[in-house]
Amino acid sequence: MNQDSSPSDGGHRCGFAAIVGRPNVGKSTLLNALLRRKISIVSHKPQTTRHRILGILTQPQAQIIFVDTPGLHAGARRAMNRHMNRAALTSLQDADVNLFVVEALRWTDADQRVLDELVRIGRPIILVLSKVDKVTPRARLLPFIEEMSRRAHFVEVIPVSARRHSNLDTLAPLIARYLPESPPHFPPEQHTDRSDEFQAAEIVREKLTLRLHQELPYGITVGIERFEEEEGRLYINAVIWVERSGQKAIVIGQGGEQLKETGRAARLEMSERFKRPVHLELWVKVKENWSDSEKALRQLGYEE
Ligand SMILES: Nc1nc2c(ncn2[C@@H]2O[C@H](COP(=O)(O)OP(=O)(O)OP(=O)(O)O)[C@@H](O)[C@H]2O)c(=O)[nH]1
Repeated sequence: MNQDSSPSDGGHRCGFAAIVGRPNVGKSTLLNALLRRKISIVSHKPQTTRHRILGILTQPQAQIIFVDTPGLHAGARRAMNRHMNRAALTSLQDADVNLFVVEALRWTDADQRVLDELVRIGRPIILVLSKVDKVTPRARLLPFIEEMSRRAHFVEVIPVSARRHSNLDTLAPLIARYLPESPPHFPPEQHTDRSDEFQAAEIVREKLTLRLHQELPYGITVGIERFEEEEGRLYINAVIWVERSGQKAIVIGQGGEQLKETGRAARLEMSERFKRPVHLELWVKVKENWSDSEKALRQLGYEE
């Protein structure tokens, strides 16, 4: 881990950068844009990201291993939220540098709580102002940046728009300056440490989230029961777990239409991601109050 937070030039660098911020500030979109591929699922609903996800960016002079943290939750009563908080805090402590993502011109109590945590942890913090495409004229950012600089010491401040890919080429080398000198940890062709099964489950969850919008039951998760290749074709069976039978009806939809469309969209993306034809079967099953129960969480793979 890099004990020296001052940047310097030199040999190849490699280390961990955690992406942190309150829910919905654009962390997953930023990670995907930096890596120029979809690693983490994105939706307009807060709390989409549940897992610690590594995205790996390999450049000639540096390899940056990104950790996409679930948003920190206040008053973590449910087991799921407690799990998410633990995962987020571990990511921050283990990082060489923390990217604190704040939506440009929006400062809330939730942002302050994340900042308090970051300051307490004491790793170097890069302030990333997200969604600047929404700010016109750009000069409105200046007083906001000044205000932010009074709140804490940031080693760098950088405005970006993940949606327009603006300033991302500047961000990567900035991050690299705060990583220790080290050879790469991963081969250059590897972009994530997540298994294909995990990615398949995330794709199903994303398609459901996009289709169901506000109707999406919070307690929903996807498990992969079969992931096999036969004669160049992938056979994937996935179970969508819901908490109550009423939610099952929502996920399936009238005449099964909702589930059919979810499956179709997921299958298309999987074929593209895994570069071969995919045969996908989806089931919806009820597991009562799973997100409240530590045991059920472990069964579904949420314990690390
Ligand atoms: N205009 C604009 N919208 C953005 C940008 N980046 C993200 N968004 C939108 O903001 C919303 C939240 O984005 P996410 O990337 O899922 O946010 P997150 O911080 O990972 O959210 P959690 O998973 O809840 O922690 C989505 O609707 C995105 O499309 C951006 O650069 N510009």
